[in-house]
Amino acid sequence: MLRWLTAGESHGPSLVAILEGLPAHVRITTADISDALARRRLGYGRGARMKFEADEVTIVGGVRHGETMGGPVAIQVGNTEWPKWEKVMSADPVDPAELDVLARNAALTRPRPGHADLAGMQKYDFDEARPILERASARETAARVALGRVAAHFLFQSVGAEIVSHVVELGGVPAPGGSLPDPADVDRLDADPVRCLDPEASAAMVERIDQAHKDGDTLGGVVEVVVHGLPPGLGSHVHWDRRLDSRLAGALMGIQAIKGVEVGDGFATAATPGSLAHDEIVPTAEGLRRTSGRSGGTEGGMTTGEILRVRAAMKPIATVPRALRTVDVATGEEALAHHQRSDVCAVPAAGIVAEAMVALVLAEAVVEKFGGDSVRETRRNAESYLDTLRFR
Ligand SMILES: Cc1cc2nc3c(=O)[nH]c(=O)nc-3n(C[C@H](O)[C@H](O)[C@H](O)COP(=O)(O)O)c2cc1C
Ligand SMILES: C=C(O[C@@H]1CC(C(=O)O)=C[C@@H](OP(=O)(O)O)[C@H]1O)C(=O)O
Repeated sequence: MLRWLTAGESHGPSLVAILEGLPAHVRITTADISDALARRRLGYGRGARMKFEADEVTIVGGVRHGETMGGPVAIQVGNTEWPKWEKVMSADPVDPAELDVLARNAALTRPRPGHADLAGMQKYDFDEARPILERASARETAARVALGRVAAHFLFQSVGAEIVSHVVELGGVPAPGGSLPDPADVDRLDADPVRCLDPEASAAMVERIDQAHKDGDTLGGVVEVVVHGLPPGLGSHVHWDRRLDSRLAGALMGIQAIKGVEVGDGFATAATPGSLAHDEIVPTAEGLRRTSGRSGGTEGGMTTGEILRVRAAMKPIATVPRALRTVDVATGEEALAHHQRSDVCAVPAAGIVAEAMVALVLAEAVVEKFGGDSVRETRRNAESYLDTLRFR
């Protein structure tokens, strides 16, 4: 069983993350994790915070000399902004006189439509949004991306699977369909301002972000995660909560602002006759293969051994500069939602977070299917399974 948890607030001293259940000998270093976090900061349209804040990674447990030891892997991601927030976010009580003079401690009583503010204040009995937005914030995704990199290393080192994501739509601008990225495209994608494969679509997306910025507006979009090299048979058809597609959908929907998930051609297949909706099976020199990838690489809640392909739709950022109508809960009067700063668009970053979530789900499925207390054992078990497959 693979278990993982994150803790920490957006403006707290650090985020912490723990991953338990990985075999020993997964090769991973602080630099690998820092690299994953740097990729999450990329993307045209993100706010000022991405520029002046840095992610300070410390592996505090589970890894020795660049390899996991089999125990929980614990990672700390320090917020370099912490000194500015030390009083506002202090874990211990602070003299109210010291807080009253701090502008950044002003009570946030005008909840933002589209964010967690109002429902969170109601549920957790707070008069203002600070204690809610601190944990609802997608700052937390830095911790998931840190764990996702460890999971991705395990996937590659055990079964040879590799994950890549790209932006397929942004602010209503689609990328042309038909081409899927492979691992060799990662550097090119990371160098693109919106992580889109098509240069023309990328330029149009950047223009769309500039326009939204001018208009005081925000944007959403769609990311696609593609996984190469998975064996068939991860997940299971036997129970709903063991289905891999259900687990992937839950994990992707668990990312802040993701409002829709599609596996393969998902929604389009609903309007397609069966004769054109499925992936026919043919014998080839490499074994049984599919003539197309419409299913997105799962059937019956299991991987088919073909390319896995899932999409996640992100709604526009909730902190709209041309602020939306709300109510000041301190007075009951109509008001405009609070707005200090925010991203215009974080779709490229959401793709990196989606890669991490997919990596964690797949790592769990690999541990489940092949077990092993060392990567070598997991790999041996996977190879032996592949060798003995009756229908390849
Ligand atoms: C990478 C990333 C960055 C985000 N940046 C912002 C932001 O700057 N401002 C904002 O209001 N929402 C931002 N969001 C979205 C909010 O975190 C999200 O809307 C909020 O937590 C409410 O959750 P829900 O949208 O799932 O209902 C971001 C989301 C992601 C994935
Ligand atoms: C800090 C990150 O993203 C933040 C996610 C976020 C939100 O509401 O989700 C709001 C913004 O924070 P702030 O309101 O402090 O500017 C983003 O910068 C990050 O991704 O590391």
